[in-house]
Amino acid sequence: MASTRIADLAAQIQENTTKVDQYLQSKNLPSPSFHVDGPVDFQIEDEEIQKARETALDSSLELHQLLLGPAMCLRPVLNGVSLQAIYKYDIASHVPIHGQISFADLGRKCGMSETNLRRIVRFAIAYHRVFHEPREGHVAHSAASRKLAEDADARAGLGYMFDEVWQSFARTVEARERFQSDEPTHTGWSLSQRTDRPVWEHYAEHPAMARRFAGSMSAFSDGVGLSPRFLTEGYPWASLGTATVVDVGGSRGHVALALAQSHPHLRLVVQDLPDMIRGARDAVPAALAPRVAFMAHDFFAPQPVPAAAVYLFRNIFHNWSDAHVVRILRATVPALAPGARVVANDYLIPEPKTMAPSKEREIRGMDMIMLSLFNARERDRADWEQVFKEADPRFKDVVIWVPEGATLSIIEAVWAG
Ligand SMILES: C[S@@+](CC[C@H](N)C(=O)[O-])C[C@H]1O[C@@H](n2cnc3c(N)ncnc32)[C@H](O)[C@@H]1O
Repeated sequence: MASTRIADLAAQIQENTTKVDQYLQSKNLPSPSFHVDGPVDFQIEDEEIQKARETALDSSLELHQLLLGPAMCLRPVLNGVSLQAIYKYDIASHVPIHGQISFADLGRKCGMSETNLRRIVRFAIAYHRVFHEPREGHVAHSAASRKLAEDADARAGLGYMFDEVWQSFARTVEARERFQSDEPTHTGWSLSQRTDRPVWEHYAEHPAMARRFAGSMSAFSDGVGLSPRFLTEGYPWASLGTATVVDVGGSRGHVALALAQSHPHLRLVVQDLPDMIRGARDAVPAALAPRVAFMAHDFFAPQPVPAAAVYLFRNIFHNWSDAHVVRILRATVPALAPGARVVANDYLIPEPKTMAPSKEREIRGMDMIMLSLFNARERDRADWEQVFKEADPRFKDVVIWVPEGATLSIIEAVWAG
């Protein structure tokens, strides 16, 4: 009998899952589980095994969709109510880490009716493996809900995702229709937040939202492929010698700290809007403090730190339309000495079908988020070359690295002066 796609996929899943399993066993690492004491992340450090994991994931996704069939794929359940409520009522923090609590008691603690709490938690169990129900009517933690209870950044990430991002999706087509504009004040996010201010100005007036955003950035950096280590290890920092790196839009410095930690010859200046960086220096470990400075700076204004070796923009340009990226680059120009590098650490849109499906999904997912939040976009190779060229033809030699396993690429342009 001829082989079929579903049989091939099942075989790929078997083969690659076995590789992952054997690796984990050989390293005495825990097997994947949602048990409350189970691992929340894989600790696979071998590239081949990481690839095997991705192949198993991609194959199981395709197999799942084939077995669902086209009609069912047109009816996805895109419902964030349960996770949004878990964030809003801080449900995870009210469940004992190694115990159980009845729906009735948990409802009282969270200020929710027992009936609604039960349906919200049971949806989260069924769809997300957040919580579990060890005996009928009683809630306990899974590894996923425990992460929420114990990690403030994970909670921030959930809140941001459902209070802001998910809300914006629902209004994006309406915003396109209504405004017919690429300005950052004309987005699904603007409609859902009922504001005519851009995201970052709105955050300046809503510091709790700004802090939640910074926490979620930190949480998402933990994702496989998003670790700052791909930047700290994936770019030739050592070749710069003793040098200053300006982390423009560096939030509260989590990437700058990783760079300072792994490259003792680098001096870091973190720039961001005043509300974002207020108090950030207090969290810098004493050993790094002499090499990490913070500075309030609006990146649309002329860059105030002259002659740095690198001006780093991590996860910045994808928040802005081409016209605004060009403005930001031009504002950097007055500070650039010949040979200075502008380095973006951002997504690179792949040529269709050149990337593992799950990676491509991640990038295309982010591209759609950028549309809904900012009227911005992810870029392919030609787009990157184009924005640098348009900003100033003295940006030369655009080079792009895609570190193995990384979600973000490293895009470098050298200032010819
Ligand atoms: C997506 S976050 C990226 C943060 C950090 N670079 C990272 O990779 O996690 C974008 C950052 O740009 C900052 N930002 C937005 N508008 C800015 C402006 N006009 N000047 C300086 N920073 C700005 C935000 O406050 C935020 O910290």
